Amino acid sequence: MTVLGCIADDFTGATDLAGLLARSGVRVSLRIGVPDGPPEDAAAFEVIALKIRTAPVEDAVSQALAALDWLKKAGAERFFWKYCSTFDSTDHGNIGPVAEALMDRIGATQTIYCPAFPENGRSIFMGNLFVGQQPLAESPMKDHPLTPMRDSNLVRLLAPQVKRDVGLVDRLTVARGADALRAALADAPPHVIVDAVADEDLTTIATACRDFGLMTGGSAVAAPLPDLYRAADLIGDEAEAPAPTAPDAGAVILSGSCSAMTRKQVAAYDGPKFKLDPLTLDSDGPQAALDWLVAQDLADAPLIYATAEPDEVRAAQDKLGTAQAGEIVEQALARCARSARESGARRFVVAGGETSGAVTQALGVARLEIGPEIAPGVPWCFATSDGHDIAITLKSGNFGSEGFFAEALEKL
Ligand SMILES: Nc1ncnc2c1ncn2[C@@H]1O[C@H](COP(=O)(O)OP(=O)(O)O)[C@@H](O)[C@H]1O
Ligand SMILES: O=C(O)[C@@H](O)C(=O)COP(=O)(O)O
Repeated sequence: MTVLGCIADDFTGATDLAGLLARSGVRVSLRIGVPDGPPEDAAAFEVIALKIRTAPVEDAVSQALAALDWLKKAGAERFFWKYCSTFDSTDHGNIGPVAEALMDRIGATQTIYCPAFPENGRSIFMGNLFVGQQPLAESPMKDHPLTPMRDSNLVRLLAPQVKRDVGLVDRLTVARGADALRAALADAPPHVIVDAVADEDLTTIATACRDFGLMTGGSAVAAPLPDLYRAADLIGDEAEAPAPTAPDAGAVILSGSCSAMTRKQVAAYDGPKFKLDPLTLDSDGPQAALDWLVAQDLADAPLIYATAEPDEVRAAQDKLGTAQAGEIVEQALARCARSARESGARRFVVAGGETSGAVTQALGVARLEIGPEIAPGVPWCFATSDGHDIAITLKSGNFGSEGFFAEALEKL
């Protein structure tokens, strides 16, 4: 039976959350989209990956509510709403409207918001979110194409997204421990931003909010929950993860992320590489890439990437339109994923949130079991694709170190 039901607003974010929950040894199951049928073989920790970060608000809310209803049927009474550790959203949503709709549906009168992820450099102090040493609005997130973050203050960012009041419990209170935090929450409004600068703060927050009907945040504030549930006998041995067997076969790396960290990872990769150009794809299609791929030895883990510097991306977007350029690249990488599988690839390394959506869809992956973590927030996952056991990892644009691709392959 499911103890914690989680809803993530994108695919890489979902594997990030699932990976952090799985650190404590519990079985975590990730579903791509709301499953059609009733819950079967539900794990103690279920994560539903949606693609609603930038969807119209009504769509995002209705998909999140459908996910909630499915998780309730799986037995969950506690829920977690996962969004980006950089609070990617606009004045309209979707962080606030989804949280408010989930609260209303489960009858929760208060929830907390904590996107802090200290291991990946995201911290919150006095309600202000930092990315490394930079305030959010001075970080590269200020130029995000869809959700440019131009304010660093989470109270101000959330307020226009919700109907009810927003408050803050700051680090000075969190540092005094779970009882002090509980007392502060008792006097706080329905939506509460909670500061956290270190993992100990996250444990304090998870302890104080363990029995909330709904918690919201990045992945890191959920990470202490399995151990807290174990200590409270809310989960038993059946929640432990079975030892997964990694398929031992060829690998392919597919990168459609143009984030700063992915650009370094592509540059640092020593194996065979093929660069996709959106303009060539538009005129000639992906055949050249498919021909190159089929000639590769999958034991060498070939990399196909569209990853490019911002000026190249802009040039392609100016000629093709932003959505069309993205779509062409995603479809090409999706075709490459299928072709690699037909050639025997059983290990897939994918970089980029949207790219991960396109590749998992092309591979027909519906459910993932979570395996070993490669880097903070990036686990290997195990699934079946067209009847084959595969291992796949979905990397957020800004996660992982420069050697991520090689590290991922060494980890299995
Ligand atoms: N060279 C390029 N020119 C234009 N768009 C590109 C290029 N390379 C990738 N893209 C598109 O940019 C988007 C990157 O988003 P995503 O995969 O979510 O990465 P991230 O997680 O880093 O944001 C995708 O839609 C991808 O198809
Ligand atoms: O919380 C995070 O930072 C990640 O889990 C995440 O959601 C990143 O999104 P993308 O960079 O768009 O993959």
